[in-house]
This record gives sequence, C-alpha cells and structure tokens, in this order.
Amino acid sequence: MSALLSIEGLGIGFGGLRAVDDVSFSVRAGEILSVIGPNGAGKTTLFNMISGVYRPDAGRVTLDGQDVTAMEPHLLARRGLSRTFQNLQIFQSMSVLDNAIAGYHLRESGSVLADLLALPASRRRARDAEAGARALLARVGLERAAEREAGNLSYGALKRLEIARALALDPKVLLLDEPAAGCNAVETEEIDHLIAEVAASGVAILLVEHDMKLVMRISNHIVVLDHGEKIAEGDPATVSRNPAVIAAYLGTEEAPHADG
Ligand SMILES: Nc1ncnc2c1ncn2[C@@H]1O[C@H](COP(=O)(O)OP(=O)(O)OP(=O)(O)O)[C@@H](O)[C@H]1O
Repeated sequence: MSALLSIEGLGIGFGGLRAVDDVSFSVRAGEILSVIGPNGAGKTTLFNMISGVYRPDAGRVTLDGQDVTAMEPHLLARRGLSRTFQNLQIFQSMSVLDNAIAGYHLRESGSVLADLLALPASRRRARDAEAGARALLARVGLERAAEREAGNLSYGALKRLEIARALALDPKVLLLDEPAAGCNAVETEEIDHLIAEVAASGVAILLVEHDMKLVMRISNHIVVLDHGEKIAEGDPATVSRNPAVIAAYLGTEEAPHADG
C-alpha cells in the first residue's frame, strides 16, 4: 500500500541550531511509526513541522499524495491529519461529552449565524455531532463518563478523551505526542490497546513517546533522531540493537530494549 504521509528532507533551524535536519520517512495506512530519540533530539519540532505549527525551511510533507508543506493546522485537519499535544488541550470545566463534541466543530465550516438562529441545518449538525461524539466516547471506553466534568477524570482517561477528540476529525493520519506521558502502567496499557485499535481501523499513526516499553510493543517501524538527524530506522528489534542508537542513549535511563 502506498504511503499516507511522507516527509522528505524536512528541516528547520533556530538561530544557529539545526533542530531537525534532512529527515525523511513515510507512514502507510494501518502502520504505527514511532519517532524516538534522547531529550532535545528534535521530535516535537518534527511534529510541529508536520502538523503545520512550524514552517520548515527545507523539505516537503506529503499527505495522501498532496503537498501540504506548511499548511495551516486547521486546513491540514480537514484534509485528514489530526494530532494530540504533549500538554492536554482539554476544556477541564466542560463535560466529557462537550469536549468530544468540540472535536466535531473543528471539521465543520457551518455558519455561526445559522447556529445562533438554530436553523434546521445547524440543529441537525448538532444532533449528528452529539451522536458521533457518544460513539467516539464508547470507542475510547468513556461512554459512562459522558456527563461528567472533564476535570474530574483520571489522567489516563483525559489522555483517551484527547485521542477521542482527535478522532472526531476522522483522520487518515493521527499524530500522537507522548500519549502515555504521566500515565501509570494500567492507563498506559489502555492507551496501548486504543492506539492498536485505531491503527487496525486503517489510520496511519505517528507516535512520539518516551515510554520505551510502549514504543517497542506497538510500533511497526521506528525512526531514531539524535541532534536533529535521523540516525537509524527499522523494526523495534533491529533499532534496539543498532550501535548508533545505543550510543545516543548512553547515559540516559530510557534506552530501547526490544524485549521490553
Ligand atoms: N521554538 C524554538 N526556538 C528555539 N529553539 C527551539 C525551539 N523549539 C525547539 N528548539 C530547540 O530544538 C531542539 C529540539 O527540541 P525538541 O523539543 O524538538 O526536542 P525533543 O526531541 O522533542 O525533546 P524532548 O524529548 O525533551 O521533548 C532543542 O535543542 C530545542 O532547544
């Protein structure tokens, strides 16, 4: 199957520093590709370029065959690229359901006036969004928490809510920035199952994650960055044996081990 997301020669500099330099890889439908690397390697910067937050000064991003380099995040979202953030973007004082519904509004271009006047089309949209949001909450295991205030959820549940909201855009490609950060072992396993289920539904997943056990367990392919450059890529077993990868992680506590 052809790639849903390709990046070719992507790079960006901040002052004199090449935060990301000449990085290329591609992700196919149903594949889970993880980007790993020590602190400061350029993972978040890479995500920010792919999702349109930063404008790369070199290279190209192709989504489903179309050049989307430096396209604005909301336009990218409408074309099928959705993301979550390292820091939760949940509205804590809103209900879980309303947070999920908010995901639907990102993909719509309906008229604010029509919504204010509660015209039939906007009433129908609101009903569809609620039905879709409830289905998504069921998918991430939060259907029974729909009416609760989001701020009262456990951390792991909030992370799943954030994934639900990203899924409201019905993405072809989903970027997950540290989806298990701050989660305990049980919560991480729930996230693990959810990511695998989303991939199995045909979404291409790009993951940045420090939890090496999670990365080694669920990734089909791993790209390793160090000082902004791609130093290795391959399946988890191959990458974890690569001397350049071992050297990059030397002195850190999170070196990748294929056996978890
Ligand atoms: N907006 C910015 N302005 C200047 N320098 C930046 C900016 N964003 C990132 N950098 C620098 O680019 C390099 C890569 O940072 P980045 O946050 O992408 O790494 P990372 O791999 O995501 O790290 P971590 O694992 O700690 O999250 C770092 O040296 C960082 O200080």
